[in-house]
Amino acid sequence: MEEKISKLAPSILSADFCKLGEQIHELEECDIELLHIDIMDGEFVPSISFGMPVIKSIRKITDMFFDVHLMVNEPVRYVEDFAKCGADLLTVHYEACKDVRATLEKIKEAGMKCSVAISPDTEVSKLEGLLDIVDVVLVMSVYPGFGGQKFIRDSLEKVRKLDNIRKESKFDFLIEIDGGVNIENAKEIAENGVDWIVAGTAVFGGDIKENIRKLKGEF
Ligand SMILES: O=C(CO)[C@@H](O)[C@H](O)COP(=O)(O)O
Repeated sequence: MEEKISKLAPSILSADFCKLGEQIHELEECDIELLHIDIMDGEFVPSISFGMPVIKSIRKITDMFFDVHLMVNEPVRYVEDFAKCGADLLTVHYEACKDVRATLEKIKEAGMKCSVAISPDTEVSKLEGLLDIVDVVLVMSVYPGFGGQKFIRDSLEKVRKLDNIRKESKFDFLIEIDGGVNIENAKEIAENGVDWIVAGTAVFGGDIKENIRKLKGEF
C-alpha cells in the first residue's frame, strides 16, 4: 500500500459511546486520519462489540480512513455489507477464514483495501502465499477480544520478521500492531518497523488530546 497515513490508529472500542461523535471530532482536531474499528461476533472472540449501523452512522460525520478489524468467523459473508456502510479497509483473521485468500480477494473486488491479522499463537510463516495480495498485516499483541490487556512482547519478533520479508521481497504491505500499546512501550514498538499503531485505552482513557500528544511524541 503506497500511502502512509499517520501512525496512530485510535480504537473506538475504548471510546465513550455516549460521546462517540464528539470524541471522533477530538481525534480529527489532533490530525488523526486513521480510525480502528473493532467488530466482535461473540464466536471468534468471546465478546460482542457493535456492527454495521455504528459504522454507517459515524461515516456521515468524518472522512477519516476506516480501518475495520473483523474478529468474526467466516467474515467472507459480510464483505459487501461492510463496503456499503463505508469501510475503507477490512482486516480478517487468518484463524477465522476457511479460505483466507478468497476472502481477501473478495474484499479487493468490493473496492476496499485488505488486511490479514494473526493472533498471538499464529506464526508469521502461515502468511506465506498471502503477502502478495495484502495491503496491511495486523499483528495482534494481545489475545483478540478485549481492550486494556498487557502487551505481548513476542509480537515484536513477528514485526521484525515481516519487516525483513518485505525488505527482501517486492511486497509493499504495511505492518500494524494492535493491543496493549501505551506511552511506555510506543517508542520501542515504532522502532521495530511498525507503520500503524492501534491504541484504545491509551487514547480514550482520560484526556484524549493530551494522550495523543504524548503518544505521538514517542514516534
Ligand atoms: O482488537 C483489539 C482487542 O481485541 C484492540 O483493538 C483493542 O481495542 C486495543 O485496545 P488497547 O489494548 O489499546 O486498550
